[in-house]
Amino acid sequence: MAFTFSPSIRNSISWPTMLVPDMPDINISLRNKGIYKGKRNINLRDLTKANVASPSLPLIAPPTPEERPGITHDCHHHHHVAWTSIPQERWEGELQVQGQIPLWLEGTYLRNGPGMWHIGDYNFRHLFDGYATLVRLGFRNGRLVAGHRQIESEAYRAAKKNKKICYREFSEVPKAANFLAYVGELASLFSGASLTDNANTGVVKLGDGRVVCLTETQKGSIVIDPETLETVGKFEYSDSLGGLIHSAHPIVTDEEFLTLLPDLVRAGYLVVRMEPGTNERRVIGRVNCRGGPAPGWVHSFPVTQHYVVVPEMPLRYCAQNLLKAEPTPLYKFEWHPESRAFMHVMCKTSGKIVASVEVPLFVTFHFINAYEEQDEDGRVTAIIADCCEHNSDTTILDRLRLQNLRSFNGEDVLPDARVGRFRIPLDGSPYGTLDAALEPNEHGRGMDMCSINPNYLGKKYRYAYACGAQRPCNFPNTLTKLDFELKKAKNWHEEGAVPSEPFFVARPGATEEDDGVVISIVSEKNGEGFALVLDGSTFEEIARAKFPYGLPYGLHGCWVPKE
Ligand SMILES: CC(=O)/C=C/C=C(C)/C=C/C1=C(C)CCCC1(C)C
Ligand SMILES: CC(/C=C/C=O)=C\C=C\C=O
Ligand SMILES: [Fe+2]
Repeated sequence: MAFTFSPSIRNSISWPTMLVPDMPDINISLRNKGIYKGKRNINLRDLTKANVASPSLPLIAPPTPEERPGITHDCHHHHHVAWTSIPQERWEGELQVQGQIPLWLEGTYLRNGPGMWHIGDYNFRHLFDGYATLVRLGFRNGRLVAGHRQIESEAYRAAKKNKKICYREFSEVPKAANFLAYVGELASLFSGASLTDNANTGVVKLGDGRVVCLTETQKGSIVIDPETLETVGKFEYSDSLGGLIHSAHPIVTDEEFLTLLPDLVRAGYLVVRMEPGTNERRVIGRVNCRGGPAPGWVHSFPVTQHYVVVPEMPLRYCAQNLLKAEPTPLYKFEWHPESRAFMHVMCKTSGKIVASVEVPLFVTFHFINAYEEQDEDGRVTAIIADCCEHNSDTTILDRLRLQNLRSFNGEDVLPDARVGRFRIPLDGSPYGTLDAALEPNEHGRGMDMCSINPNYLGKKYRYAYACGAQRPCNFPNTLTKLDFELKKAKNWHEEGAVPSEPFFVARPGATEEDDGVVISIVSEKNGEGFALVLDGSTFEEIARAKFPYGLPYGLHGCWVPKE
């Protein structure tokens, strides 16, 4: 029989949904006890040994009543647990599984995201400002050991030590004590020293097995141990390409790591590649921007089998905004419709640009996938690239301010989004097209946080998984399976729940694209939270497992298969 929580812990699961006044620094560190260090294969027996007590206890105590989501500073509000800081630095324990986890699902799902949005009594402004919280779901023999841990970035450690923000986050800047200090700030901004290394966005497993957490700043690349979630250290790029920022979503396979380095001085992008086992990025080629004085924001980009697609979005980085101490409406960016929008296609091997077309204006964080369209003779005629597209409206950035997320009053305020499908012709014509890949009402006109079967990366594909909307809502609140062939979506929804990115894991040996499971972590309206496993094909629930505490929202995940 699988582990169960002791009665007191189980009873404590129905905590009220309230906010944390201040996160106590409870760091129950096993680091020096050598229990997990260096261990790759976690074994349930070892875990219980580590716990010393009985196997029916979690490995690290769940939050005590004081540590649980409690009263916030604006104490009349009970915020959704999705937007409430994680109540303690770390936890680990076995979860009781309802339903059946397939026995083939052996490995670790990791999810990264900004889970801590305050320091002392100062509350952060934006979802993307939070200090990184890693969550882990370890699947073995149908059982599930879960945990979370804060990433020990320099920015997080400095904030804890000094009880204030010390580095520039997405929207937050350290307060300069006086003008001279601000001048110092400016200097450190140019050198990049004041930028955050808070790796709160994604997590990837490199071909050589190293697991790296990432954000938009290059210095925010941090190696972690997927078993213990311990911060191993900085991922240092050994090349001399320089630059301060990169795409938050590199394309990572067992063979390579591809990313884009925006060039803010000479508006453009370097397309770079890194081999497994190295820390050295090599330039494949360069794209010069066609519009605007600065490159468009490249949170992500797509690839096909032979090409890298470089999007040039009219939401562009803005050097002035980077220097400003006070937030601007679009943070570090600016919307330049007059600068127009472009898609560039670069050959992965030669670095040659094979197409550069103007496309309709667009706003996206996340590309879903791309592939090469072929005619009957097998000639590549166009590139098809799909993304979660916010109807070329930047309002979504503001909607992700914590105050907005926390103040849902039943009003339908989530801006419409769709699956935007670009067609980029390769016959030299100057324009590409952008249309909805399916009727957006299929998924409630909400669309973000996507995943695909990784075996279909860069290839013609039929299915994607993402978050859609069941309205009224202020944030995507459904898990949705998109079928691009039938142009249909199937939606999973529970009232008041906020599910994170549905992450697809293929069944080893599968031949069907949707043969696998979809993993998500759900934050519930009542302050609780659970891990959810859906069947990739039927999109029906096959298992869920409650956490002993509610979880904050998280962004992106990855799968580390059992060795
Ligand atoms: C979490 C997420 O999706 C995005 C996070 C973005 C961050 C942390 C952006 C940081 C930046 C700076 C601190 C200054 C330079 C520009 C920019 C990359 C936006
Ligand atoms: C959570 C999100 C957008 C939701 C809107 O519908 C975007 C996250 C971006 C960073 O990873
Ligand atoms: Fe992202």
